[in-house]
Order: sequence, then C-alpha cells, then structure tokens
Amino acid sequence: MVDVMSTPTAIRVRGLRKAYAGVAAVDGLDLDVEHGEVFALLGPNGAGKTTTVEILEGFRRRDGGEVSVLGADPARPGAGWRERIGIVLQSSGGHDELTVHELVHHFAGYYPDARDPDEVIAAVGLDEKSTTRARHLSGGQRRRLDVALGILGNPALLFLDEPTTGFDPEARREFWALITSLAADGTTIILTTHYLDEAEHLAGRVGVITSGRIVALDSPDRLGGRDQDQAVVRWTEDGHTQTERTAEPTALVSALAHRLGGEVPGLTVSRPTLEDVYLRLIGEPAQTMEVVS
Ligand SMILES: Nc1ncnc2c1ncn2[C@@H]1O[C@H](COP(=O)(O)OP(=O)(O)OP(=O)(O)O)[C@@H](O)[C@H]1O
Repeated sequence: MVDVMSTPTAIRVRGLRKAYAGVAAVDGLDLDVEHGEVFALLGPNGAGKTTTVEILEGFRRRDGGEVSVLGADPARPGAGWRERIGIVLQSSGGHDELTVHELVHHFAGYYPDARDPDEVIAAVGLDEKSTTRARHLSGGQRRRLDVALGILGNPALLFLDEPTTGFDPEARREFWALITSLAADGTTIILTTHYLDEAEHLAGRVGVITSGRIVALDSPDRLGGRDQDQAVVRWTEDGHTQTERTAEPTALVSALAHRLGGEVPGLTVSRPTLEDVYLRLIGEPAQTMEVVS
C-alpha cells in the first residue's frame, strides 16, 4: 500500500480532460491540494465539478491529463487505496429498510480501520434517530447519515459533494463543526458546494471552475483580489444617501465624523462578499455590491 503522507500533495492534477460526445466538460484542468487542506470547488451548474471529482474518486475515466490522488492514479489505484478515501455523493439512497444503527455498524465491517460506529452516529447528530429506518429520516438527516458512512472508514481524504443541501441553518452549523473537527484531525477534504458562506467558513482555499477550467484559486478572503478591493462607505447627509469607494475607509469615516460633528447618520462600511467576487469571476453581475464610479 502507498504511504499517503510520503506523497508531496494529496491531489495533483495536470491538464485533465474529459469530453462527452465530443463536448469538453473538463478542459485542461490543473490542481494541487496539500495534505490536511480543506479545499472547496465552486462553479456554476455544468462547470465540470462533479466530472472532475468523480475522476479523482476513480468513478469516471478521463480522456487525458495526469492525476495522482494519495499517490495513486485513480484509474489504476491498487490495493488499499479505496479504503483511504471517503465519499459523500450528491445524492444517495438504498438500504432504506435498515436503521441508522444497523447501517453504520454494517458498513463499519468493510473497513480495516473503522471508527467506532456509535461515536460516528453521535458525531453526525443522529443519536436520537439511531433506531429509525433510513427511509423515515428527513432529507437533512439522510444527508447526515451519508456523511456518517463517508467518514466511517477514517479516510485520509474525504470528498463531500454538496453535503448540506437541504439542511436547516442549525444543522448546517453543526455539520460545519463536524467538518472542522475532521480537518483538525488532519483529514484532507474536497468540498463542492453552491453555498458561498459554506466555502468561506470551511475552506482554506477555494478554486472556481467554469467551462472545465480553474479560473481563480486562492483563500476565500483573497480570491479574485478581494482583499485589494476598495471598501464602500455609505452615509446619510442632507437627506440623501451618499456613497464613496475608498481604499482608506477609516480615514474617510474619521473625516466624516469630524465634518458632521460626531455620529455619522446611516453609516455603513462594506467590502465585496465572496459571493460578489465569485459572481464577477463567473461573469455574472454582482447583486449585493454597489459599484460606485
Ligand atoms: N454522463 C454524462 N454524459 C454526458 N454529458 C455529461 C455527463 N455528465 C456530465 N455531463 C456534462 O458535462 C458538463 C459538466 O457536468 P458536471 O456534472 O461535471 O458539472 P457540475 O459543475 O458538477 O454541475 P452541477 O453544479 O450542476 O452539479 C455538463 O455540460 C454536463 O451536461
């Protein structure tokens, strides 16, 4: 078996290509993910995220390029590789007649180094549903069960494809805490999500993919030059909302306070959100960021 930590990166992809009926879905994609990183892959519908991730998981054949995942080519992984990888697919199902307890205990038997099944059930917050059949779980609870099955084998690398779709806000926060604790234990995590706040909360780096290529890659606070973007200062003066873009919002606010004699009415200072930057990168007009010339 490959010693995964002896490989310099958890994932290395160069020039990955995949076409369906002659149409490119992944078109020369490069990517490096370090051991222990939480990496989020963002992109609009049809951008090529699932195709890429499924090639990394060994579920789809590529047409070209080099791929190394935990030191092995997923197209020819060899013994022991699959047990080192946890996968939570976009949609799941099956085994609907078994209870949570039965399912998790059953699948634990497949792994040489399984986590304690009862601890996993508790970790995903399904303690109280332990004796409930899978088909009677709510959508969000079913997703937690999927995550439980994904982490059961104590994977070195965990793929999460849109893991919190259908979660209520509280469940999402709890799930984030679970992922954060897995990451703290050293699990490398590849996350695809359409929730920008989820990427911002969880990921050390995000990659934006459009038309089968990575078009931006950085930490959430630096993506697309976000940290260099000017702040927008808004306030009310003479009955009108005033707006100014500036690289020095503190100086502007201080000058305003001086000029207006103290409290600045209606003052807000905002920076572009990750969503603003993301929409700009994929070529959509930002909806929340007011651009002032
Ligand atoms: N099995 C397939 N056969 C034919 N075309 C496919 C197949 N799977 C994906 N495609 C096409 O490849 C492109 C990329 O799809 P993919 O599922 O990788 O995108 P995605 O970024 O995961 O999208 P989403 O956010 O909607 O899940 C799309 O145009 C899609 O229609």
